[in-house]
Amino acid sequence: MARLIDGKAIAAEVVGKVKDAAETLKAKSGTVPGLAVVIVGDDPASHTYVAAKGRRAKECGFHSVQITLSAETTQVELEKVVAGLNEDPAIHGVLVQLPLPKHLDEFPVIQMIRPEKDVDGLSVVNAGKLAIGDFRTGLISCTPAGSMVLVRRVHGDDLSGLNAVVVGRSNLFGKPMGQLLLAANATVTMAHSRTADLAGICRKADILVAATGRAEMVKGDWVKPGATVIDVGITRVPAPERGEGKTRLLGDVAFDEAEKVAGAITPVPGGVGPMTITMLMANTVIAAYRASGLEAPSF
Ligand SMILES: Nc1nc(=O)c2c([nH]1)NC[C@@H]1CN(c3ccc(C(=O)N[C@@H](CCC(=O)O)C(=O)O)cc3)C=[N+]21
Repeated sequence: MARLIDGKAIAAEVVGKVKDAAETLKAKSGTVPGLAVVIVGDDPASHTYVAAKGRRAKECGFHSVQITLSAETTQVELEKVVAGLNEDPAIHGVLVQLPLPKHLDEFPVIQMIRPEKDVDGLSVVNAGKLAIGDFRTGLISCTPAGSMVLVRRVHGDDLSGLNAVVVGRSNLFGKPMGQLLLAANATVTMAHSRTADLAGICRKADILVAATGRAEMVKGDWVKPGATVIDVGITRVPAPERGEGKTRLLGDVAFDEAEKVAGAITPVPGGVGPMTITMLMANTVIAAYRASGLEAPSF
């Protein structure tokens, strides 16, 4: 049976380090890291995630601001809010919760966040810095950064000689994840929905990262015996066996099959998810160090 990679426990450790770093920063420069999360509309799942981000930020000793805008907010109004946060010296990190309501255009909103405050790492500037390996001034998207922390717990910092396969090629996750694995010396294959013999490609992976967006798509016999499996998927499905109206979360990996083959595997929930929020806190403290002219710690 595979070893479980306990994302919740590892996230708690990293949160401890972020909290310490925030205290050190305050002692050195008087700066308290500030995180602003902007949420538009009333999608309940988004509100749950944003509330969790706010709680974590307070736990880390941050100044935490949530800006809730109505579902009818216009593009111009939203951009004004982001422009204000760009200018606010108490705010070091700005996150606009995605997806936005359909009448709003995400791209210009994300791109107008000052790259130094783009704690989601989604701007073209930060994507480019990652691509050229500028870890000193760039900010890295939270889910891939958190997934790499989990990979490093299993394999250490140097992935030389290991084959990594990332299934999924989104700007949000797959592409930056591939870049991070490559920077750590893995041999990286980016697979996706149009890949021929996806199962065969996955079976070559020493590190298999699933971000397909399709629940339980990666089967047990796609996994190389002993491989490390990182499951980035979260799909909420009805779970009547738990009672009326109850739901549960599924990953992109068929967990029960894969855990019999893998060497180490992340569960869903309790794997990558908790790391995502944690790396948002890490990026915020990093941004605050840089804004104070201090060298930022790494997590
Ligand atoms: N600008 C932006 N940045 C984001 O990082 C972003 C976003 N928009 N929109 C939505 C997605 C989703 N996301 C998650 C964060 C934590 C968990 C998480 O902690 N999950 C728990 C379970 C939570 C539950 O039970 O629902 C777990 O996997 O153990 C999940 C999903 C961040 N996102």
